[in-house]
Amino acid sequence: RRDNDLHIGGIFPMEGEGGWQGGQACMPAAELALADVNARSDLLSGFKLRLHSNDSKCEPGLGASVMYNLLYNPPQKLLLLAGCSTVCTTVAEAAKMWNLMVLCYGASSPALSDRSRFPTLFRTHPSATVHNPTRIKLMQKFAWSRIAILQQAEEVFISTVEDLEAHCKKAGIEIVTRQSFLSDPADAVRNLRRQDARVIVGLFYVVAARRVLCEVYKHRLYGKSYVWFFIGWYEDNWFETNLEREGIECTVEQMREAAEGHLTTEALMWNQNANQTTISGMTSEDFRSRLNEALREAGYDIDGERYPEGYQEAPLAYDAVWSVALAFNKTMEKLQKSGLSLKNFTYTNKKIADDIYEAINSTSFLGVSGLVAFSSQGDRIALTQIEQLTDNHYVKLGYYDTQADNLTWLDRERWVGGKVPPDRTVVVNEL
Ligand SMILES: CC1(C)CO[C@@H](CC(=O)O)CN1
Repeated sequence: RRDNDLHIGGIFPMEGEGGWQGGQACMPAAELALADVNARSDLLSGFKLRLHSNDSKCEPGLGASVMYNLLYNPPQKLLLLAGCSTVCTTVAEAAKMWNLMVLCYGASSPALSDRSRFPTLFRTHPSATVHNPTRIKLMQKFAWSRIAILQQAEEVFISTVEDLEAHCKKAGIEIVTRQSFLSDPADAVRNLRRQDARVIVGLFYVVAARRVLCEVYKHRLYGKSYVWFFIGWYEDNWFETNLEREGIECTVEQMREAAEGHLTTEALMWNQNANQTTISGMTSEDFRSRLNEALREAGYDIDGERYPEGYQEAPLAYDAVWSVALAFNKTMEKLQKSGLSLKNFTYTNKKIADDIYEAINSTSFLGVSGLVAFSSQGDRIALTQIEQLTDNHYVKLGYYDTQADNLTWLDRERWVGGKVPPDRTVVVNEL
């Protein structure tokens, strides 16, 4: 084994029943980045980054065993890349015992924003809580100070709602009711009507979202007097597909009618300024072309719109490898001053681990996913995008930069009743 190699472990969810198989696009993206950083003569002073990848199937147990194999088999690893919230939770909680940094490119769980449990975790994937300041900003813009929450009983949504409630309290926004359901939303939706909820934030996975929408149709909780906030990372025609297969009783037309006008929020994962050159020399559209080519070679029918899972998050994996390369580069420069290099790292060497931590913590570069920087909790700082479903397709309404509290608004919103729906029943006093 050449001794100018710097080895890192890669844990990718490639297949499996539950969870997110985003490794399908994220591993090829990481490999593109590996080739790019190793081609740069000005990075890593002659060393090459080597990625040792394994499949976690998005299962924490398998992820743990893959991690042990990476750590107990030579060569020694310097850092771990991982995806899926469940796997990142397990890997990041254990990795500190080996003084290893963990960089997660596909983990949205708010629970991971916890330095006491995950002291060496960083993620290029934003936490699900990144939506909340955007939701608050929109409520303030449209003078909605009375809202309701409908959520699926899943850990990621439970902790996102707790964060949303804290934001609402700070902003003086009243939550008239918080309804949750395991898999059947019927009762929860019925209770929304009882509480006269008008502005409703919905937090659930896409299969549950279809069931919610059909219940919304049945209870007529849509149209000119209602506003729904849905999550923006469902596939574009999510409310029309799989209706038979999932036993949805509503027709496509009824689903479209109930869905008309809803708002969505999502974190931006592809740099919006398509002709802005990033640190790799590529624009995000150049990256898209190269990724598509790599995926075609891997056998995906990209031109037939058959994208692998994780395509949306691929820039996060590409930029994660750049984050590692830049941090190692910074650490190498620092270590050289004392005649050391990253080859001196061992799993018990906390000093070098702290140097690597400091280098990652101060990351700041323009990647294909936008500006890459981390909060003190290791969370990705990201922009969000707001869309509205109008005439059956999503229209971009604007972007929000939470750090700068800057809302870029395109004035494209349209309301079914021709004006902004009020957040409560408005009593008109007869003069
Ligand atoms: C936006 C989404 C789909 C949220 O879940 C992430 C996976 C996870 O958090 O386990 C991947 N990206």
